[in-house]
Amino acid sequence: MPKVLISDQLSPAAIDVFKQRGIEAVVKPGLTPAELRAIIGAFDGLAIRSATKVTRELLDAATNLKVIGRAGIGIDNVDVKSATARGVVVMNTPYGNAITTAEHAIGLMFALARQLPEASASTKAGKWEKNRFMGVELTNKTLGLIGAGNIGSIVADRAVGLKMRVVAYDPYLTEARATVLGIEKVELDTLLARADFITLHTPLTEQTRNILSRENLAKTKKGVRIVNCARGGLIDETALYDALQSGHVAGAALDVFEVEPATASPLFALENVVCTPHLGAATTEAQENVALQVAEQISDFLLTGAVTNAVNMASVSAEDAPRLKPYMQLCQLLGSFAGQLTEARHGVITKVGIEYEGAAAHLNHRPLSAALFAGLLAPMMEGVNMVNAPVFARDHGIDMSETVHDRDSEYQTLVRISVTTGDQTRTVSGTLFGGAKPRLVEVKGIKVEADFGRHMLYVTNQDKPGFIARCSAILAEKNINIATFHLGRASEGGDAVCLISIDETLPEAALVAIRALPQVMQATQLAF
Ligand SMILES: NC(=O)C1=CN([C@@H]2O[C@H](COP(=O)(O)OP(=O)(O)OC[C@H]3O[C@@H](n4cnc5c(N)ncnc54)[C@H](O)[C@@H]3O)[C@@H](O)[C@H]2O)C=CC1
Ligand SMILES: O=C(O)CCC(=O)C(=O)O
Repeated sequence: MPKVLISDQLSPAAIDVFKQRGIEAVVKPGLTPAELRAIIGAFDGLAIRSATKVTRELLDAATNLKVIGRAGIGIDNVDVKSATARGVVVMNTPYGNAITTAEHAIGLMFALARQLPEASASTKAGKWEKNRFMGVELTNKTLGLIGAGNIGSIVADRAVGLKMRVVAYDPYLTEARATVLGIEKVELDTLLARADFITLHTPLTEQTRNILSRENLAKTKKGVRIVNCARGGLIDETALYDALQSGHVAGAALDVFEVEPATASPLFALENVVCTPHLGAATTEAQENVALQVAEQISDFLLTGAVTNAVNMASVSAEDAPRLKPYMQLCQLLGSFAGQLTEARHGVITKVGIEYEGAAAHLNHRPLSAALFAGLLAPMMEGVNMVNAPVFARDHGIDMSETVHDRDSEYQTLVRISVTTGDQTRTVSGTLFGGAKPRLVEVKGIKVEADFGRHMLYVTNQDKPGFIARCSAILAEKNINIATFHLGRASEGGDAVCLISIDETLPEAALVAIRALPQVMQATQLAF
């Protein structure tokens, strides 16, 4: 039974899902990094929110971990690069808390416009300071949206409903989408110059870090009010403090901070600053949504191989997973076959071409190619799987191309792989016999039909009399039983390939003897 650790405060809805799906869920929020490292090795899955920091050190100890599920959107608390290198899938739940977070941003905008927290504190303190809290209306004001993705779009929709004018800066926002949202796409400088309120809804990346820098804050309209419900680090907090002190910025509402938990900050002393402790996603509805979603996604992956909302791997729907399974097996075996034949003396792999024909052409081929790379690279690298193989391939400068043929195929389905090392290109093709059983159908352009056996001998030879008898004799001498023996040749008396499935590993001496046969050019032992 797969085991999942829930290491942050997650709605109990997640535990119910795991139980129903037959997965053991252990709930241990609030562990120290050392405590987490001590137990993580026992788990196949890890469900987190933002408190757990998934570092390289934690991943080093996570020897069984296959999947990390973030009940939420931001995955900046996960070292995704290290997770990918270790073959661990990282998933998030991109939509479950979007409405809630957008509502928090709108709420903070009202709080700023009417100084609600200060007014509340003053009234509760027995003061009746009716003249102190003069606010501003939102109607007809310009809202500058930095980032118009899931949350930004919802904020835009609500703001349009409030009769605000919305301008948005988002390099990936199309004009067509802006029109649908009823907003105006602008450059950042225009937004800074025009906005009465600015709200941030981008992830924290190298491009967005300090997007409201000292320089950009100086470009804003005097009296602007700023809301940040996305990530600390998007605003230069020191520059913001100065701009608030000078009165250039009239107010700021911050749900997120450069350092969290934020228990001390000069900003806390300012009256025109409203703060919440990263509450953007904190509603019962959102927490139930993300908990259910993350538990379903982790369960699907561990039980069926379905991949949803992964940030480091191609998606495979629950419906597609069983359909893709035999194809992924075929691709992994073809890759493994080619990988085992790629000898170091031929140089490193520089190019891999993958062709899909027949039924395979109509499938989601990204996971198939990932499985193929996992098989191809496994003989050369440790710890390779479908998650990290495409990244390893890219990091090693392997040029990959995929061709999908929309033509009648001789086979119901066909996958062909060409691997180039130095100036040599080797091809190998396979099909699914009966739609389920992987079978080799071509090697180096020579037709040869063979199932993948656990132990195999691959021989290239000259099509001359005597080879079969001598080769069989060597195997018999070592008491090695032959399961299947398949031959193919380019032409009569020309190049030939021979695939022998044997019941156990061939001793090195027998391999040397086969290589010494006059007809033999190459003999390699393969294991699947
Ligand atoms: N305070 C909280 O509790 C919560 C915070 N968040 C945070 O909110 C942020 C936004 O989340 P979503 O809308 O779901 O993400 P999203 O990925 O749907 O949208 C992000 C948008 O930012 C845009 N973007 C990327 N680089 C940009 C740049 N350099 N300049 C301007 N725009 C850029 C993207 O094109 C995209 O449209 C994330 O950082 C997420 O972690 C999300 C949920 C809760
Ligand atoms: O889990 C939380 O409370 C934080 C949510 C968040 O920041 C996110 O989903 O990106």
